[in-house]
Amino acid sequence: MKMVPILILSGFLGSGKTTFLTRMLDDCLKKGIRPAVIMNEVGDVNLDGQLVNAEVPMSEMLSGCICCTIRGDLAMETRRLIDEASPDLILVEATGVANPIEILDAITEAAMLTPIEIRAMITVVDAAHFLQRSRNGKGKTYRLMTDQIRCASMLVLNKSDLAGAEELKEIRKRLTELNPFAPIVTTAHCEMDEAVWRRVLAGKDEAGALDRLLAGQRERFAPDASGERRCEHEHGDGHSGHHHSYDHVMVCSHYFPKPVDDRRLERVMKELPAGVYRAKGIFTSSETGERVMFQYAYRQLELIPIRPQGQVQDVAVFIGEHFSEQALLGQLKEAMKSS
Ligand SMILES: Nc1nc2c(ncn2[C@@H]2O[C@H](COP(=O)(O)OP(=O)(O)OP(=O)(O)O)[C@@H](O)[C@H]2O)c(=O)[nH]1
Repeated sequence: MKMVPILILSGFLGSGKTTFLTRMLDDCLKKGIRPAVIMNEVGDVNLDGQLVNAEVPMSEMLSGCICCTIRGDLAMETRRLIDEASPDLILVEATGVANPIEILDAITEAAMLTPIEIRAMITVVDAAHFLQRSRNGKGKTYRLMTDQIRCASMLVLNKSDLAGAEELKEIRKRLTELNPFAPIVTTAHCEMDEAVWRRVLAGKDEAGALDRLLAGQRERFAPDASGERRCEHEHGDGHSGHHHSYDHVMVCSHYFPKPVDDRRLERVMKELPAGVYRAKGIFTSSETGERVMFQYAYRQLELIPIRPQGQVQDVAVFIGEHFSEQALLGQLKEAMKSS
């Protein structure tokens, strides 16, 4: 039976996974390779899917994480993609808050039911954000970031345009301490040489980083003396029950009832509470009547004119921690009142 290779994209929120994905898809299509995509979002809308070439078969897994809450659907979605599109390669974009070990476990479970094999686990790192968190060195978000880095067969050190040469040196050193086996590719907007793309596609991994990950994972899957499969999941504060790696992350959405003034939206974005580290959305500009996608990650805002594929409502999604959802949505509604 032909095994379909799977490439998993991991990395914290806003690090550049979708940017990597769209570049990789373009590269595959140019080379005559037929890719398919599984996109996972913690929120109930998949805006990043709008950036994916309409030719590429895609499965959207929303409102949960494939590593835990909607893990059971992964095998079914993979099977469906293979049956309907017989792709040469499947790219899985995990949510930015997915626990990487559990993604591996989820895909291994799916592999018991579908002819797939993991070719690479690529973690995209936002240079400046990682440096800032690692200098502080604590907190759930930093721990999740380090787990994503440890659990990679390749590291893409992205957003190098937003860090200085000395900072990049410091980051590379920290990355190597966390994961000595994964090669590090430094990029801006995930741009890479042709030779690197070829290596990624071929799953070239001389230091055996993927084998090490899979060996650890086989151990987790091996039944113990009682015949039970060992459970590696984190459990919250001593109580039973699964503790999702994104328990501390909040997601809230706001549907825009009418067109939005671009400048007002920009102002709201500039004044977002510090706890909101990621926001994205689509709106209709009251100035031009055109649809616009916005992407906000760590104080950087990008507005991209877009022609949505299919029916997409005007919506904004905010992701972060320790912010008041009520206050944020109130502020947004107030600012939009006279748009
Ligand atoms: N300055 C800069 N911006 C970048 C770079 N790579 C990506 N971005 C921008 O950062 C934002 C987030 O990028 P995405 O590719 O959507 O990040 P992501 O990891 O898919 O985000 P989530 O899916 O929300 O976790 C977008 O506005 C990108 O255009 C980079 O190298 N430099």
